[in-house]
Amino acid sequence: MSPRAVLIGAPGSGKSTVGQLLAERLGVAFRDTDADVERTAGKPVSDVFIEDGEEVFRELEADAVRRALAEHDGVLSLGGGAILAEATRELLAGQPVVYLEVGLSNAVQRVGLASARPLLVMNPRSQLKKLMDARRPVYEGLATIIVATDEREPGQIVEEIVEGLKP
Ligand SMILES: Nc1ncnc2c1ncn2[C@@H]1O[C@H](COP(=O)(O)OP(=O)(O)O)[C@@H](O)[C@H]1O
Ligand SMILES: O=C(O)C1=C[C@@H](OP(=O)(O)O)[C@@H](O)[C@H](O)C1
Ligand SMILES: [Mg+2]
Repeated sequence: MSPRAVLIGAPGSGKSTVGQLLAERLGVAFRDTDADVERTAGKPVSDVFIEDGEEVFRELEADAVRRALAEHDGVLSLGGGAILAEATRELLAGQPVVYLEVGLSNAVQRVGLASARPLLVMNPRSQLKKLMDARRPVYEGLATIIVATDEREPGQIVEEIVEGLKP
């Protein structure tokens, strides 16, 4: 069993929002690894970062991705930093990986004050820029489909993904 699509991209690229809509459009189940981590940890992602640290979060996340890739046959949205784990990058090879591209200004607008995103609490704009610059080549290298999201509605993005997934 493997997912119909795995969504990757920076925070604010719309993975969770577009993933949910894409699943509805395809008539399949939706799963988000952040929600899986929260269920396992019994607390919000931000509390895992604060109380246990990023390293513990990344371990829980890598585990959540591994399980979801093995069990889930719908749409799977990853957290923006999931691709930092080498094991995850290896597991993504051969999967239909959709990279949602977003520019800095759109991402900053979308994440807002970002209280739910612990990595962006201090100075969200410069943190996001650093993180996006470092990860962009990784996202690009893993993607089988790349979809631009700036100034576009989630519905339009979903239609482009559906087209891109056609064999
Ligand atoms: N294409 C888009 N246009 C405008 N707002 C969007 C778009 N995609 C997502 N959003 C909004 O941006 C915020 C972050 O989206 P989310 O799906 O949580 O991103 P991610 O999971 O990639 O961090 C949400 O408030 C969502 O409604
Ligand atoms: O980019 C990151 O490192 C993170 C992104 C978040 O998910 P979204 O990309 O869905 O916001 C969440 O997993 C956590 O706050 C860390
Ligand atoms: Mg998300």
